[in-house]
Amino acid sequence: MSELPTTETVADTARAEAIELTGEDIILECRNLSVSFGMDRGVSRVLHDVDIDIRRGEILGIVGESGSGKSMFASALLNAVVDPGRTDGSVIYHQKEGEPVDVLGLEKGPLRSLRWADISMVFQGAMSSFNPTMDFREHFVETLEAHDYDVEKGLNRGEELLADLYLDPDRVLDSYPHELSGGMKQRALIALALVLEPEVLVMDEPTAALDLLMQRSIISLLSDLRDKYDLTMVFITHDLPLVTKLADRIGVLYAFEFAEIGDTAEMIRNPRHPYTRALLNSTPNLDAPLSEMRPIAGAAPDPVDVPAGCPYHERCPMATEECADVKPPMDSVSATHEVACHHWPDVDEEIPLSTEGER
Ligand SMILES: Nc1ncnc2c1ncn2[C@@H]1O[C@H](COP(=O)(O)OP(=O)(O)OP(=O)(O)O)[C@@H](O)[C@H]1O
Repeated sequence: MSELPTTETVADTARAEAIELTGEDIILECRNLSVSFGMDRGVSRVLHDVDIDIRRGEILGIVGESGSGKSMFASALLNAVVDPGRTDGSVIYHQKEGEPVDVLGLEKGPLRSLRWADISMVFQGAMSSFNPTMDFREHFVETLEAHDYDVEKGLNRGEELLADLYLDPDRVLDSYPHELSGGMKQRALIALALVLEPEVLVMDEPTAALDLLMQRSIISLLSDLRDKYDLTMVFITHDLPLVTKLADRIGVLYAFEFAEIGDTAEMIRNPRHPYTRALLNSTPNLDAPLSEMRPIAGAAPDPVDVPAGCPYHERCPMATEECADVKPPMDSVSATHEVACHHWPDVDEEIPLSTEGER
């Protein structure tokens, strides 16, 4: 007699069917994901009805100018928005084995464990959060003990991760934070974030404080780590040239929502949103450092007062009355590329890419 299927096998079968149907294995499914803060002058909507599926094993780059909502998106993915922020919508985590997890509905305890053991995050500026009185071994042990993880096994994994990141494990574990350079500390932080074997690593500006050479070497190490440990990565940055070197797919955030999402090659060769074009045109070529990017004319919208219609219309050279009145829905450019713009088919003539020949 055949055994009854368990909930886990039912969930696994459902996942397998979904993969077969769509050809995609989704690990994080965000729907109407929004973050807001009540302010004296009104409600500040700092992430606005974001829909995105993050695929298992991909490196998703998120770019946008300062204040566009990148950090809010990262925090919302882990249900880690600071008080008194309010997160609405849903984030469903499809584990490799087991039932889907409603991340925004988790109680404190399971959420704490999910944040390290399933979806781990390297926060912006986290390098300065190391305790100066503890060496790195103590940092690893503290994290492992806090999550009831086998310390010896965890330290072995930590050593392997440090070596993967081209660090001398013994030297690093015996060092105090002030004894390591910025690049070494950032790599140690990435190793620490991966010590509990998460499936997803979310990184918010992980290389912003580092020099160009170190940035480039870290992104190449991240790509190796993804392959070795079957990780899914979300890499958040305002450095468009850098993210094109790492990401499989890029999402451009403008005014707290995605303006365009697509495979990296399509986003570079065939960007359809006027804002993505402005971003690309503001960099001399994709090998130039971020410091050579020119600012885009106009100011980013205030989250308390985002313009009606297309949020970019006030800065957009192609804007029409329709853009001021009607918010453009996400439209498919191809099976792997979508854009929120009323005029995307005409963007080639209106906003030529200035660096096309060099990309
Ligand atoms: N604690 C908070 N309370 C209210 N508003 C906040 C808070 N933290 C951030 N914001 C606002 O949320 C919006 C989005 O901020 P976020 O930090 O996500 O932007 P970002 O794209 O990550 O920018 P940066 O590249 O500068 O880090 C901004 O307008 C910011 O001022």
